Amino acid sequence: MTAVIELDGLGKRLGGQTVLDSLALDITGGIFALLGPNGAGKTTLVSILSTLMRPDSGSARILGHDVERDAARVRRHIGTTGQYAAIDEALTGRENLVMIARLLGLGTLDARRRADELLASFDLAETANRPVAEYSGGMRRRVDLAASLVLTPAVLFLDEPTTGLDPASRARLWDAIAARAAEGCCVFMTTQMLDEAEALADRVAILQGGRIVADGTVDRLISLVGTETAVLVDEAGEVRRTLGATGDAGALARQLAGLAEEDHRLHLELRRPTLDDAFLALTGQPGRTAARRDSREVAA
Ligand SMILES: Nc1ncnc2c1ncn2[C@@H]1O[C@H](COP(=O)(O)OP(=O)(O)OP(=O)(O)O)[C@@H](O)[C@H]1O
Repeated sequence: MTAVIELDGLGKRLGGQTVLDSLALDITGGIFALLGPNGAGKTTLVSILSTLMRPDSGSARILGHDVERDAARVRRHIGTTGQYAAIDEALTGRENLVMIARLLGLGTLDARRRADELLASFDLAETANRPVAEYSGGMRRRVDLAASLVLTPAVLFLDEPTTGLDPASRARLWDAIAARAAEGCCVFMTTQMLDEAEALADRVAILQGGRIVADGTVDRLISLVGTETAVLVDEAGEVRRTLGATGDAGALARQLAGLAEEDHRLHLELRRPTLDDAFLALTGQPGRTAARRDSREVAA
């Protein structure tokens, strides 16, 4: 399959330090999430891929077009937030989106229809007729995100798209991103939120110290740090016995058969390592999540 995004030995130094160290990557489609701690180089990579910054070494291609030599062609295929720095504060949210849609070639009626759809999906319908100058920071951010989705580009770059959004707006944006991907748009997003990567991404890579330290599906990354463990927990969810890895059914059966009578009231839980565990193991730093995932539970 032809790569939509291809990195080959891509390097970048900033402020005397190596920020991106000879990165190689092929992305063929779907939603790709780049995870990494603060300062890992995520924004730098997105800036290079969206032609806002030049690499120092190596190359990057979008749909076969080199981001340095064919920057104009690359720009025709990509969407990115912040690209409409021209959002006019004096115009209303609706007027801005209609204007951008018209600039992108939509007819008047289609532009209005698209603006209204986006205003509704970003919960801006009620404030659509107020000037952007009166919007809060979160509302401006949502207008900017809506602007990046006026057309569905072949490749959409989203740099920490949900930072600063409330949970409802965040959920709406997740839906909007998934909808674009379902239409065939390749989404390259950065995030520090592990649950965001887990909810959305077909593939996740962890960037640290300028290098990709892990790359694959969420399940693959989790499998790098171990398998499910069976534990017995009490009513309060406290682990009272650790039975061992679920891969050894015989050993588990023997342990269950040997349980003391009073332990029969405990619950058997299968504890799967989470993406948090994988992130911690791979980067040495705890990841951030907005919500924690549940382990599967059955009664003992
Ligand atoms: N213009 C610049 N001059 C010097 N150093 C820079 C510049 N821009 C970024 N850096 C440094 O490069 C490194 C990577 O920054 P970058 O913004 O790409 O990281 P990030 O992974 O996006 O971080 P965050 O999650 O905090 O946004 C950081 O150490 C940062 O201080």
